[in-house]
Amino acid sequence: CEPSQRPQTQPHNLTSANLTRSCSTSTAKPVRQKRVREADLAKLEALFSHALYTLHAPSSPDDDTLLRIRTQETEEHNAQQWLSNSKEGYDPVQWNSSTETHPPWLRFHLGISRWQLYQHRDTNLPALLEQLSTHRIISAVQKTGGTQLKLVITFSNYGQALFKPMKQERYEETNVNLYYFSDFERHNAEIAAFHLDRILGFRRVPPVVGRLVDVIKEIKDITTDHKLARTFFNSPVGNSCFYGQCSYYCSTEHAVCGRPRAIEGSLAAMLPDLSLSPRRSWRNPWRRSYSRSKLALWEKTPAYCDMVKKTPPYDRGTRLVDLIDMTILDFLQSNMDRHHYETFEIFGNNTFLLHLDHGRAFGRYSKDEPSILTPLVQCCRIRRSTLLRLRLLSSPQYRLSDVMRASLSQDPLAAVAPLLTEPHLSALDRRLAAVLQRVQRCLLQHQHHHDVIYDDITDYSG
Ligand SMILES: Nc1ncnc2c1ncn2[C@@H]1O[C@H](COP(=O)(O)OP(=O)(O)OP(=O)(O)O)[C@@H](O)[C@H]1O
Ligand SMILES: [Mn+2]
Repeated sequence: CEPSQRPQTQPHNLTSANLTRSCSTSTAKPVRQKRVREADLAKLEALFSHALYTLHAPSSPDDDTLLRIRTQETEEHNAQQWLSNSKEGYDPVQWNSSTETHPPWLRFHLGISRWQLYQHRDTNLPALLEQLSTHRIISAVQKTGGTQLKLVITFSNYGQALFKPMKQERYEETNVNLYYFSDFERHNAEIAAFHLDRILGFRRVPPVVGRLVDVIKEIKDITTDHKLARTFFNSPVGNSCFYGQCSYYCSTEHAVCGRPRAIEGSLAAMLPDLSLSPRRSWRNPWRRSYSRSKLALWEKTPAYCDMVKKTPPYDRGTRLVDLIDMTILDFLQSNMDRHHYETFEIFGNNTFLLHLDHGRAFGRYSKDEPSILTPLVQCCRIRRSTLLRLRLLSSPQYRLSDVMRASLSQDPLAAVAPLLTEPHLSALDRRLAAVLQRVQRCLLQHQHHHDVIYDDITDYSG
């Protein structure tokens, strides 16, 4: 029985797993798929029950959170303010200072701490994802800044999300002649990055979920953004399209279109407003030159890390190993577009790095990009907790591709087609092996293990 050829009509439904299954009978197929899914889900569950995910959470004092609820005296005044500000389309506000009354997006904001955006097995997470993927949308406007089209969506319970529409089919690989800085953004990469970051145990990507959005009812009819409103049109086959205004790919030729009105997109939970929680943006010391001809200093200087290590804030605390964590996340998903990263200002230098903007990840599966690993190669430094989790994920028992497949199958858009095709999932395993090999080389090059491994879990003896 030979695998069938990829049909032209629905290529995104064809993963290699589906190809091998295409010979089975129509009744056997769903049963087998269900079993595969159940086995992968069991692996994911086992992974998240492992001590490496439950033991080492950095202990923070109770008040080491980004935001705090106001004291009793101001509460009354506050409630009045909420009521008087409520607008048409919004649900009446029914929450007070008690956490139980808070909508999921507010619980998410209140749960952000110095070291992570949400907790492992956070019970609010499923509720937040559910809200993002189903709640009534009352407004959609363009987010200014940035290079490509994206919208800020507002829900009737005052929650907000950053929406990136689908621009590329899942099976497509980025054209090799495109520079990374002009690559299209991919909604499924934003979703997959959230799942990968959580599986790696970082919890530094704001929760992201997929959703089918009605271009007319949920964007065109309700937008107050006049510049956006002017860009809607019907395509020759009658699909509803729009293109917005931005510095890259915002033209009729690059419009995003529904089928005929439903468009896939990623919705990322919005972080607290900058007026409440200012963020600091840091230039990545290993940022690319963003020029077609110039090399960056790190590309020409093998001892570049020695310089970085002496420069604040990389000279103390966990900043360097946090940057290495981000490097590993980026290498696994082949994201070259990490020019800056952000932190919450209130936490100073002693805090986690926000992992934002993964629209250009998962562009190619047939090729790895070794240069993304340069910080690890040049610094030979890694958190012990990260290394141990990577080793776990390289074992067949918890194989990264299997737990990613399971995790992504929980996204609503998995019902349309798998969020990552099988070649992308295999690439994750291949790249993970490359990271571990690189760490082994570092260990051989250094006399003491502690020169390479930063032990952030001294009480863990596994
Ligand atoms: N979940 C979020 N909540 C709030 N703000 C966000 C969130 N995600 C991203 N942002 C902010 O929005 C800005 C633009 O988002 P993003 O980087 O994803 O888009 P972009 O078009 O790729 O931008 P750029 O071209 O500047 O890289 C980011 O610099 C970040 O500060
Ligand atoms: Mn970007």
